[in-house]
Amino acid sequence: MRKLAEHNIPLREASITQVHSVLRDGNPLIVHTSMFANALASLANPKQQQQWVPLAEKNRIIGTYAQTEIGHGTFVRGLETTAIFDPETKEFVLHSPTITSTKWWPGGLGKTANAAIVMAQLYTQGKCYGPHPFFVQLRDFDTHHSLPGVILGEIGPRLGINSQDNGYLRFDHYRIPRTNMLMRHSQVLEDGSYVKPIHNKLSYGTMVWTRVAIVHSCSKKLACAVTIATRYSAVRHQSELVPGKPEPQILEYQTQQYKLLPHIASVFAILFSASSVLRMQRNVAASISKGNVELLPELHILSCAMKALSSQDSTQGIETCRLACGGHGYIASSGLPSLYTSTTCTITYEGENTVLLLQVARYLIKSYRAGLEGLPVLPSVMYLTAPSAMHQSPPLSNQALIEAFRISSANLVKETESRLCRQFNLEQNFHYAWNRCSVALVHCAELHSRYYMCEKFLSTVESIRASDRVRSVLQDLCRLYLIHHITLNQGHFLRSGTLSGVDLSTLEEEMYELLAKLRPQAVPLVDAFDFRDELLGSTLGAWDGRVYERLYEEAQKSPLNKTDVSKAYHKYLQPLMKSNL
Ligand SMILES: CC/C=C\C/C=C\C/C=C\C/C=C\CCC(=O)SCCNC(=O)CCNC(=O)[C@H](O)C(C)(C)COP(=O)(O)OP(=O)(O)OC[C@H]1O[C@@H](n2cnc3c(N)ncnc32)[C@H](O)[C@@H]1OP(=O)(O)O
Ligand SMILES: Cc1cc2nc3c(=O)[nH]c(=O)nc-3n(C[C@H](O)[C@H](O)[C@H](O)COP(=O)(O)OP(=O)(O)OC[C@H]3O[C@@H](n4cnc5c(N)ncnc54)[C@H](O)[C@@H]3O)c2cc1C
Repeated sequence: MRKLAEHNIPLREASITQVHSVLRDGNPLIVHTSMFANALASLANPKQQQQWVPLAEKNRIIGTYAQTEIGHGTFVRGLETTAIFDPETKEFVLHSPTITSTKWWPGGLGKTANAAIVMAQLYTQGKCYGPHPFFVQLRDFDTHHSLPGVILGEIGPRLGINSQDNGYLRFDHYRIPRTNMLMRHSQVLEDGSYVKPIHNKLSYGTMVWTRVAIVHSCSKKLACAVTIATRYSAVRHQSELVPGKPEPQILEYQTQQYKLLPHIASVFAILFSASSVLRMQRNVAASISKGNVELLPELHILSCAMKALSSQDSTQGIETCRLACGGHGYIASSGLPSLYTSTTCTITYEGENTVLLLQVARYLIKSYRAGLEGLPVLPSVMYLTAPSAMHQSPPLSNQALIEAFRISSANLVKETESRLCRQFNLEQNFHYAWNRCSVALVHCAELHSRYYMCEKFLSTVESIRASDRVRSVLQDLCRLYLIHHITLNQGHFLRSGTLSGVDLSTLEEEMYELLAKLRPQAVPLVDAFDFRDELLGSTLGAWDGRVYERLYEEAQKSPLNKTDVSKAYHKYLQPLMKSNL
């Protein structure tokens, strides 16, 4: 927090710095600096901001974002916590009517936070208006005791991020002033009348913002993992590549290059996509403040798509890096286990990936249908019904590969839409038909998202300002990324007729060439990510390559090494050894 203050970084931008990576097993303040700060910035009106933001900036108020309940995380409309307006006292009464309405999971809620943005079903004048955000004080600002009517606790150990106190929260008819409803977009007036927002999903804005932040942080996490695994692969010598010759660096093995280089490329693909979505988010935020919500659906869909793809890619990439380090990748001091556990949760939180991909698919199908009818569609999906441009680029050029992605994605959407129509004719119910097609729909969303990421990678590399040598390395990496994802999705390209079996073999050959060509660049590329050793926190990945010394030194810190004979020997082992069992 001192560093943020020193560098004048506003609270809500902390999550896109590396500040949170300093704590390896999660951070009790992350939701405060990200979601809570952003909710105040985007959902509170200016008067409310004046009241709470300075206190949050000074960490007098430490907040969390309390939306998920035991019974509902994905289906936000299904939340059960109620906020009923009492016109007599001009207060909202917050209540948790059932066990399933217990707020469950919010980061920092258990012990750290003294306030929260609580999402609750808003009732006024006898009518429910759906989930709305409220600023709620949970603990006394001086003693930190939970306030009467507020029941708080921590939910227990998790797969990872155990330095973060994920919590639970119940309300027992807990009263807050009317003015604690975050009123930037919708309001409840003193007489209880409801003023609706210009778009009914504006109250979901904090989730959209966080999804964008997650994309950025996924590229950082993956960058840490590839740095560790690549440096280690340059230090580690194992086996014989040529019988009788010295053991080579394991990075010489083609299989090792195949494990690492596509994920190094992926760091750039995710980072460039994150920058593009971030730019869009800033534009949309500026438009919203002028009352224009036209681009909000596009931002929602793009943030869902990129959050889903980047969390999946970075998690898989980190696991591959761990495996690429053999046994030493399994030791905590390698840094890889905690990178994995603190990244795999991004697949689930802020919208479970399948659910987000189905949001993307819904948009693709709607846009495809609108395009067929000649209705206007937003820029990112115009290609679904635009004429093919395959013939315009030299065969197997980067542009041709992007076109192949585009046409294959459009083709898959077209096929799936036909399947949806057939299923609808059988079921006579759109929702059942949708469910029966949902695996295919997720594939549509994945291919569309991959197309977007590939396109962003290529267009950024083509326009980047860099020396010829640096540009050339980035071009090779980008080419590797495109080919790698084409080989992983060959079926789609064959089905759409955009690439033949011969094309795929040619591309595969080129991929193997690229692995060899990029091998000498592997270490410089990860060095260029420029992580300090303290931040990487890895015995395998430190800059000086003293892997074995560091492993040995770290082992000395094990509590079991404080004494030669452990207490357990006297208590359990010795009796067992003498028992003749
Ligand atoms: C490595 C990590 C380190 C650091 C990361 C950095 C920062 C992160 C810091 C902290 C994060 C820590 C923890 C995470 C915290 C959380 O998890 S908070 C809880 C998050 N919860 C969710 O994400 C819930 C997911 N569910 C939803 O968002 C919604 O329920 C839904 C979108 C799935 C569905 O909503 P519904 O209201 O039911 O809508 P619908 O009927 O499906 O759709 C109706 C139309 O509305 C459009 N729409 C939906 N959402 C939005 C939106 N946000 N904006 C704009 N439009 C939206 C939808 O597209 C539909 O449009 P149509 O035109 O088709 O009608
Ligand atoms: C580490 C961590 C931190 C978190 N921090 C916070 C926080 O700070 N604040 C907060 O409010 N919440 C937080 N959460 C909660 C998180 O946002 C939810 O867990 C997440 O949104 C998923 O919802 P769920 O748990 O209800 O999963 P579920 O929706 O129950 O998912 C279970 C399965 O059902 C499937 N499924 C559900 N709906 C559909 C559908 N419509 N179509 C197809 N399949 C479906 C999913 O794909 C999944 O396979 C956190 C969670 C974790 C793990």
